[in-house]
Amino acid sequence: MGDKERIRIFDTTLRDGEQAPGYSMNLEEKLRIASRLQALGVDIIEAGFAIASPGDFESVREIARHVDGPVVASLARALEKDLDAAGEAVKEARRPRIHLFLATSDLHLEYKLKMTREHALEQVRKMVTYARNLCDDIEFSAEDASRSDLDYLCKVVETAIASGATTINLPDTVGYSLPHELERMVRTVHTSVPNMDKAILSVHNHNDLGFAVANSLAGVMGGARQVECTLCGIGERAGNASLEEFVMAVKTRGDVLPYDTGIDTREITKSARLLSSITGVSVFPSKAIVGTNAFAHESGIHQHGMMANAKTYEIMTPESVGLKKTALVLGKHSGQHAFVKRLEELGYSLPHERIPALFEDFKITADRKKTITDRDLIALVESSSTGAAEIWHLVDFVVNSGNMITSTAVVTLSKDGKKYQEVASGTGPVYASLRAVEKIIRHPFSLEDYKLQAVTEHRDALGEVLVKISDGEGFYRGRGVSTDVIEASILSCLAAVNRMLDNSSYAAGQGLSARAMSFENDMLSSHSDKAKDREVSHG
Ligand SMILES: CC(=O)SCCNC(=O)CCNC(=O)[C@H](O)C(C)(C)COP(=O)(O)OP(=O)(O)OC[C@H]1O[C@@H](n2cnc3c(N)ncnc32)[C@H](O)[C@@H]1OP(=O)(O)O
Ligand SMILES: CC(C)C(=O)C(=O)O
Ligand SMILES: [Mg+2]
Repeated sequence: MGDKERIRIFDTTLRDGEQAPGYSMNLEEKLRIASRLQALGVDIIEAGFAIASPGDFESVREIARHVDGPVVASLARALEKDLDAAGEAVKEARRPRIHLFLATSDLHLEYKLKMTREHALEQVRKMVTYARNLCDDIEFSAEDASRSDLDYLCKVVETAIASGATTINLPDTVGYSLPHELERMVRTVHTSVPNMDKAILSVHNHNDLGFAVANSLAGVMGGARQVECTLCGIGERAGNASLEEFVMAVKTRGDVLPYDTGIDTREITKSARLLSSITGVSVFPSKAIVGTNAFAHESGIHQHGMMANAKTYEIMTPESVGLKKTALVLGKHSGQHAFVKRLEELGYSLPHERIPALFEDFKITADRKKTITDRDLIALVESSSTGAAEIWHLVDFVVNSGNMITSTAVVTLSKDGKKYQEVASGTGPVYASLRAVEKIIRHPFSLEDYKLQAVTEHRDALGEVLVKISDGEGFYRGRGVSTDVIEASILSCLAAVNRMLDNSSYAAGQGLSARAMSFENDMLSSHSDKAKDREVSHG
């Protein structure tokens, strides 16, 4: 860190950030954010715009009283009443700052301020002098600097410094600059304003074209040593430069950016989460550094690479931003390496030969569900581990059901590579499906118990069906899991049926035709009281 130049971080989450619709915060919330910013290690907290409202004045004053470490600033127009309010609000801060601004572009001067260039220059001289009599630390911002005449801008900066400004900020107020243009503006001011050595140069970039962070880096290369930014990049319109992106860019690319920001980057995630919980605005999942996907990998190829060496797909460690670990999220793009690893983490070391079938089930489930949770995985493993021989397999099924018709099910099962299909009807789709199963296997059984429950949350939850069947000799349990409850029902029934057939050695040589013969008896409703319970425990 020794030979690295220090970049001051000026956080304006509580001022420019709050100017974005939907981000208003009350006093207590602002105090919580301010103390987070202090923990993060920012150099300056812009706490608000004191003249804007009594609430804003109060917030700036309370933050000034509470914050210990960072400078506390209030924004002010180049007007005495604004400067008085700002000076009053920050006066109890251990390190107070007044931040005044006046636009310098002809567009703003002519249409908004209705001032000539000369008039504005005089106003800068007067108001900076006035402010300096209220506070020793004065920042002057030339609003819309990036669209201002460069010679005029230099004159304004020189005047502001001569009048007592200690920081000069050159905002790209409407996010119009390209990085090379912004660097040129900053470099020109830095090298051609004669008294520039008496002030720190700062940049404040908006994100209208998505360049806010790139422009901030460009500003630093041009000579800026203060960067204005906000948590998660919130702010007017498309927002400001995001603090976490700028800071992590400097840290991660230290090989070519010889700077240090003084930010404790391990506090970043906590800070972004606090902002989100206070404002109720969630962070976009793909948001750099703090989005939920920023350190998550779903694709098999990436997961495999990550398992070999995290540097293959991560340029920063999750720990460096305060996250515990990278998330290897299982989904339809995942591969067997990550799948097996996750199962092992969940305590399953399965025999090698069981993996392909299980992985196939996982992929089918993943096609239906957005994400696969640990509970989904456990359900898949548990439902597949019958312990019994797998005699009958489900190939496909179709049900036709409604409250005005008798439900009908067409079920296709396979056994020893051959397919068998049957049609059955019943009072509901589950009943019809199980009857079709019974017709195919040609081994009567009664349904003794049926339980359906959701294993996981959300609309695409896995449904779990537990059944108990009897063939008059014993009871057999089965478990089936699927996002489709009919499928879960058939699977659970087959698990029980396979146990039943395994137990009765039925599998040996029952010559079924390609299309199974239909059953006449409704064995699903039959029941044997005397049946001996020979349940097979699953799992
Ligand atoms: C680029 C930026 O982010 S600048 C900061 C933007 N933030 C905000 O505006 C949020 C807080 N603002 C407010 O609460 C209000 O706008 C107030 C209290 C500051 C002013 O309210 P009002 O007096 O009702 O004025 P209003 O907002 O309608 O218009 C702005 C006035 O300030 C003047 N003005 C704008 N910038 C400046 C400046 N830097 N210095 C002096 N006067 C300025 C405008 O010319 C206009 O003056 P006018 O009333 O004489 O025509
Ligand atoms: C008040 C100034 C610094 C500002 O927010 C801008 O120009 O974007
Ligand atoms: Mg701004």
